Amino acid sequence: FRPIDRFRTRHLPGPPQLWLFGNLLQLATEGDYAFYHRQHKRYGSILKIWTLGSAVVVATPELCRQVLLHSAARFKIGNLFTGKLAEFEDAGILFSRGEQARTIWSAWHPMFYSSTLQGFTGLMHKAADKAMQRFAAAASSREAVNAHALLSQMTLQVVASAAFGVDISDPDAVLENINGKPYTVRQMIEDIRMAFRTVVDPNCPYTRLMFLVPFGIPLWKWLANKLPSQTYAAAVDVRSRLLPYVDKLLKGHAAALADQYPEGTIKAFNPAAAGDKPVRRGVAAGSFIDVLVRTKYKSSGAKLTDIEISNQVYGMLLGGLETTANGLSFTMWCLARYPDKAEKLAAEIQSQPSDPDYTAITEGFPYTEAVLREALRLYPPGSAAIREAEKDMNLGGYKIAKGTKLIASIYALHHDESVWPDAEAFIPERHLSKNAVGAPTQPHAWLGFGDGARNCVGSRLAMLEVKLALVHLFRTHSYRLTPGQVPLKLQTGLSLGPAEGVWLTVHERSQP
Ligand code: HEM
Repeated sequence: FRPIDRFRTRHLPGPPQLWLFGNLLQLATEGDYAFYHRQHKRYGSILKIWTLGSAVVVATPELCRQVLLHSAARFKIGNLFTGKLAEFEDAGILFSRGEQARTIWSAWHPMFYSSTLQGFTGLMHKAADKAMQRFAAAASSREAVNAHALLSQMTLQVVASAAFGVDISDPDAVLENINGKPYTVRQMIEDIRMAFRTVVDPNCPYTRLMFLVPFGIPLWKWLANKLPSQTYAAAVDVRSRLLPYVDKLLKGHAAALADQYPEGTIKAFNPAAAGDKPVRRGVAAGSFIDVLVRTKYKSSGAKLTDIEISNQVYGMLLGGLETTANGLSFTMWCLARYPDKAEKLAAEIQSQPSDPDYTAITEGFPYTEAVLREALRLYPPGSAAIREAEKDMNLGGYKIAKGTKLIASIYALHHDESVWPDAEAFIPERHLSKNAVGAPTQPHAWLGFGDGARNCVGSRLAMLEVKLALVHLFRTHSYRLTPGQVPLKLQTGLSLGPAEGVWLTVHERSQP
């Protein structure tokens, strides 16, 4: 199967591949992050594996950079969906290329300009404060709480209010009725998480068949739809609730426009930008959709299609919720596990005013930022970054042919003892100075948000939100892990996350 693929990478070292399954079974049982890490220890910095076809995996700062800077395209991972759902999955930012990617980026980027983020800071304070109230309630009741669940409510609240102007701060609020049943915020969080996991699910037998025997894809799709596996049924099920909600957001936006503006004129919702001029920079609450509906292809002047727009709305909810909640939950786990570091963090936070503005957060709090970077080093929610070689290249002394799938194993790089001394230890100080104990031995060793043209578009929003959340959470309270969570059990999908949440007891800090 795929003999050309296998032939192309025949000269690279790598683990044995089963005839029919390649390394797919190991990847499915071990998780890609752990599998790549183990193989790198054995075969070195560059190796081949066989999963979605043949792929080359690298894990040194230099090779990762070469891979990520070399190409602006990811290889497309197929899916089992048919009809409108297939069209919908193909319209996402993640796997778009060429002009489609550039056009979609032009709609995403204004969300993350400094001027826009500055405008979001108030929303983030509000969401973090709400999260803090929930943690404080747990302190009073002395019950353990799942930080991952509480923080997911916060990250969804931030992205929904920032991008769409929708208030979903109450997890039990009913968003709409689907088939006569109330659809709540809590359920939507679960659905988004499941949607993330089921983009490509190696546990689904049809997905495995799709990768193993790609020329049979029409048959696998047909079978998956006629005799759905449990995971494929779940993938379709969550989308059957999420997509109508996305539609509702779009319709709500169109109705609001019709209400506020005379026919044919579209202006941003940003009240600060009121006036006759169209807004060019900066997006205020509720206006990601405005930017989307105004975005055009440069070459043809065509607008984004309805499906492209609706996928970006859905992508914003997915991107904004899952990776950030995972990153913040990992940080809480690390701080609860290493109380001396949590005390240092709290001291920094208490030394600053309680309501820091955008500039104070982004430019200040160096120890808080170091804590985040260290948590994202140990547990990177984006544990691998994928690309496709755009032309023939030389990688680590090997010739790599155009079209080869390339994987930068961020997790393996972040855990490499030759790059990060005492790699398994949580040492935030190593990010503060080049000469600090544990500082990386090579430049570009931290890849928490990827690199190159396809790095994380939301990284600045994520850093702002997560830093600000810690400022709220650690000023007045401290956190302890409940027993049985060391080591932390991990779960992979499109993003690395805690498998069973992060359970904490919450304690009021005695005032200094
Ligand atoms: C702590 C939080 C986050 C982490 C650790 C993270 C990590 C990553 C990583 C590693 C990548 C792949 C980069 C590459 O291939 O070089 C990525 C891509 C992406 N992220 Fe994030 N991310 C986070 C938060 C966010 C947020 C808040 C959003 C949006 C609101 C977002 C939206 C995206 C999008 C759309 C892409 C694909 C970009 C493209 O293909 O051009 N992420 N992220």
